[in-house]
Amino acid sequence: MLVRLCLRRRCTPHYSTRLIHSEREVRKDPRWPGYEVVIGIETHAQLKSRQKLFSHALTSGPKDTPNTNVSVFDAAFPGTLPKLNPKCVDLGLRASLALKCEIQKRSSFDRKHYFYSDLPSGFQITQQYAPLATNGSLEVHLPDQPKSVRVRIKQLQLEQDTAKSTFHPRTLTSQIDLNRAGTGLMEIVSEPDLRSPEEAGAYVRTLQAILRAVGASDGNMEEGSLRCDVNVSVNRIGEPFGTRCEIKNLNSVKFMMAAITSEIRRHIDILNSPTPVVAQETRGFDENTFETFKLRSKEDAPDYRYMPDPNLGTLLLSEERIQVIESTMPELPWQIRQRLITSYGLSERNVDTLLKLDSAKDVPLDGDTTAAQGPIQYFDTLCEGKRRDPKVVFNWMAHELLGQLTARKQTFQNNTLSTQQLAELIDLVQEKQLTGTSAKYLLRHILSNPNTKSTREVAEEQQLLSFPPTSPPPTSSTAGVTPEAENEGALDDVVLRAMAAMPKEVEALRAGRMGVMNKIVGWVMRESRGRADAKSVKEQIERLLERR
Ligand SMILES: Nc1ncnc2c1ncn2[C@@H]1O[C@H](COP(=O)(O)OP(=O)(O)OP(=O)(O)O)[C@@H](O)[C@H]1O
Ligand SMILES: [Mg+2]
Ligand SMILES: [Mg+2]
Repeated sequence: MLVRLCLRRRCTPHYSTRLIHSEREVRKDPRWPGYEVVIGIETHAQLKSRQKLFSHALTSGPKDTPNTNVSVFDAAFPGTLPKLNPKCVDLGLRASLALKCEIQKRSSFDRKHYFYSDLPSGFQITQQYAPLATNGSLEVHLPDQPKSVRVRIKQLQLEQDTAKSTFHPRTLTSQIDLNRAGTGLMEIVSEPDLRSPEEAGAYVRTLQAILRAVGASDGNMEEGSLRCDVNVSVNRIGEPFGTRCEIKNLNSVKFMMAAITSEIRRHIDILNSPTPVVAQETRGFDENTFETFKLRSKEDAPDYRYMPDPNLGTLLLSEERIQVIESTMPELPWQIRQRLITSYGLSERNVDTLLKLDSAKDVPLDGDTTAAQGPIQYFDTLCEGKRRDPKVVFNWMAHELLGQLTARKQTFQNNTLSTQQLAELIDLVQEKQLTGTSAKYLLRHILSNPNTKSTREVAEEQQLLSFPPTSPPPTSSTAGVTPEAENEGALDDVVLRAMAAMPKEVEALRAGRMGVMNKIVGWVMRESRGRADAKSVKEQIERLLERR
């Protein structure tokens, strides 16, 4: 075992710290002129599995009563053995494929030893030496930046989560909740390819969206199912990478970006000082001062005494198993992005809006993504190929529908408006049978009174169908005419009434003072409750003036 250990230690890959600096593309930042910031992130994401990694106990949520989902193995009773949960492996594989990693057909588990009250067995089972997947990549898009940043993924490994300890300073006691002990996690380690707090934030958001899209994790930072350790170093431009400091356990993108900014400033202050030597440290982030603080230096770093777990064999993966997973992968956010831009001509900004909505959709446990009908599918259905103008569809969906939902404190997941109903509403507006104002009212009405009726039916019930855009010469009688002609007659009628009600304004118009036109149009719009088309009303007034 010793021999194996030594060999493995030597095999651990090195980072590109030794890259000759001229090979590196430097992204300059006016906030710290002359310096280059280098960031690498270790992300711990909870696997969206019903059961834990090595036991039958259920994975807990934040609302579960403490110490209720604990098997004897999770509590480290002597003689209990781990049994690898295949669902967790499948979820790890989904994430690995989405991150374009090379899946390792042979991987194994190691024990990482340390003593702390939240670790009942005194070691954590992880994949230190032979991880599940290696050498992946993730394209990160930053708003308002034309070029994306490619972040290499060094490895993805499966590991256990620890229990949760809560310290009470008043009584100087700690409470331990074993619900989390043994929950399946994946650690996703990036190469040091990020160059600013914003890039780091965008990386975590992109990763979060991808993990959610494939159902591997719900990536909820507030609830602790996605946590980051951030490594930051600073060097003078043209020089090799600086010494990294690792900031542990960041659980919000905002705090992560603040922690990086504070750390960059600290490194630069040291580099500008008479003793410009940054010490390698593990640091924490103080959410009150928005500054990082020292937890331990490299010299104090624990020796984890890694060893292969003797109770777990090699994890062997067949090509068939990988192919089955591959065949059930949904379209990934970056693939959706490309498709929406190239086939619908949407802007990056509009695509971002749809992708953000999509990443918030609820994916069921254990990664079954087939059931979830997300906003992208909703958008695709509305466009019907390109039968409807994608930009018009986007506007109705992202601005009007979402705006209404937000006003009701709802999300897209609460949407009761079917694609047929919204499609018909868009068509009625395009055909000028509904004015924009009436359509918005109708949308609000259907959302308040969810039903399965067609939009035209509800529009008729609510008397919202428009007066026609153009009008024939006035008729003496409307008896026996079609509904359209009746509408046309109705528009003439309102316009005539408006002119009769405002003789002074009509005189002004005849005298060429066109400024009063809006007053008459406004009267007609009010009288028709927004159903008339303002341009048609204006044209109709002009026609009637000419005739008299
Ligand atoms: N010079 C550097 N500047 C910033 N980040 C770096 C630098 N060199 C390496 N990194 C990043 O540090 C991280 C190292 O993570 P890794 O899991 O391999 O090791 P570790 O932090 O030593 O171990 P542990 O998992 O126990 O925390 C990676 O994300 C890598 O990109
Ligand atoms: Mg790590
Ligand atoms: Mg680390």
